[in-house]
Amino acid sequence: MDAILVINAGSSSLKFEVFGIERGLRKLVRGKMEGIGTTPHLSARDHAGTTMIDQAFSPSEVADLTAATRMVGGWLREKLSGNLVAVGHRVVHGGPDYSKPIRVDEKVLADLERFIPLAPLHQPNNLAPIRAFVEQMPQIPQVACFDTAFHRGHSAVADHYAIPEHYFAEGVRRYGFHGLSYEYIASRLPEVAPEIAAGRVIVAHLGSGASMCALRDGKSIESTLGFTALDGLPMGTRSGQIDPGVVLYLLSERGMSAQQVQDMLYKESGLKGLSGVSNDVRDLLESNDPRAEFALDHFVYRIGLYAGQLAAALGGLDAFVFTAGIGENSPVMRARIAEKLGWLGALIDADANAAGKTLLSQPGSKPLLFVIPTDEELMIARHATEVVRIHGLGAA
Ligand SMILES: Nc1ncnc2c1ncn2[C@@H]1O[C@H](COP(=O)(O)OP(=O)(O)O)[C@@H](O)[C@H]1O
Ligand SMILES: CC(=O)OP(=O)(O)O
Ligand SMILES: [Mg+2]
Repeated sequence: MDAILVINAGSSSLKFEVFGIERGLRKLVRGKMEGIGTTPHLSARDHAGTTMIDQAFSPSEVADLTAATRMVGGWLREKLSGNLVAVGHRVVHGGPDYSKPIRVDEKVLADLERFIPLAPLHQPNNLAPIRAFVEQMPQIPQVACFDTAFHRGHSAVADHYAIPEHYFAEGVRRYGFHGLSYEYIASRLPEVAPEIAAGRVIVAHLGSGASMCALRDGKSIESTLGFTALDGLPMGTRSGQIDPGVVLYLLSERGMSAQQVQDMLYKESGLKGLSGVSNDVRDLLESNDPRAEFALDHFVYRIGLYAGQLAAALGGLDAFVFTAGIGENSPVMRARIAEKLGWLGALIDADANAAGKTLLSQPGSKPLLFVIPTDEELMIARHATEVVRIHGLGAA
């Protein structure tokens, strides 16, 4: 059977999924290498949920993403018999020119490396496995799928910063991220919620990285993320929106270097920075430290503020969709956020919320409230299959 491998590389983990191509895409294996460089651990399950591997490694065996890619690649080669026709990769930043999935060659790779400063937590890690696979298996197409691509239809008004115009042409513009997740949710809406699929919908992707997207007729018209994945909502360790004057002050008056400010905004801020307890919402919910509660209050407050902004961009709101780690798994956070949407007319159904039902709102609520689990890997597999088909490389 032809197969597609999907790689979603994060800051310290490498998630992977193998799909068989047989009358559509069939999930075969799902796994991850976590704790890269510190406490590496490889785990994977087959389509039935049976554990295929659950093994710890020493930090020297899996010191970085390239080593993790080699380890995962070797394990997959041993375990899988299918005919690999492509590898699909999540690449966070596509810049102004990459607006759809593309087969990666040396030129594309060199172009994408230019965006490393615009996504320092993600882009280097997205590109390392591509480079490793290009070297290990040059005959297999590597397909890059961009987090920015789904947002490229935004209006010029939405995507501009009010700075001298030439910067826009030079690529300083609002891109938006988590596009593979939003594209997947948009593809699910006609099945899950046909009554609002063509309407005005806010999707809240709340994971370690968090953003919200305004969908009209299934297309993105606005995102809380901008030039980089630092904008908008506070995240696990990222500040979210901040007055640029703060950055100028830290550089000019506090003598911090650009690198120190970057590290502070990307790695020491958000829920972690505010609480001093953890970047993980689960820890904050369990903590008795008042700063943990404060960080959650701030997170919920900002989600409410942005819901207002995005509802204004849409000219009203028909539905609000929760997704990603926090949105999919935390009834408590969903209830707190839904309360902030009360002024718009949202009414959450406590039982449906506790039970994790897809439709969370009471009858008569407008907007309707939903939880839809996201699937970035499936979206990437769909794109990779399409690219391979276009290139006539043998996939069904
Ligand atoms: N049951 C839960 N309750 C609250 N938060 C949760 C729960 N499960 C996961 N999370 C949150 O989800 C985050 C991870 O989300 P995920 O979408 O997997 O993010 P990423 O892909 O960016 O790593 C964790 O940091 C954690 O805060
Ligand atoms: C773009 C981004 O923030 O991604 P993640 O949520 O995976 O960190
Ligand atoms: Mg993610």
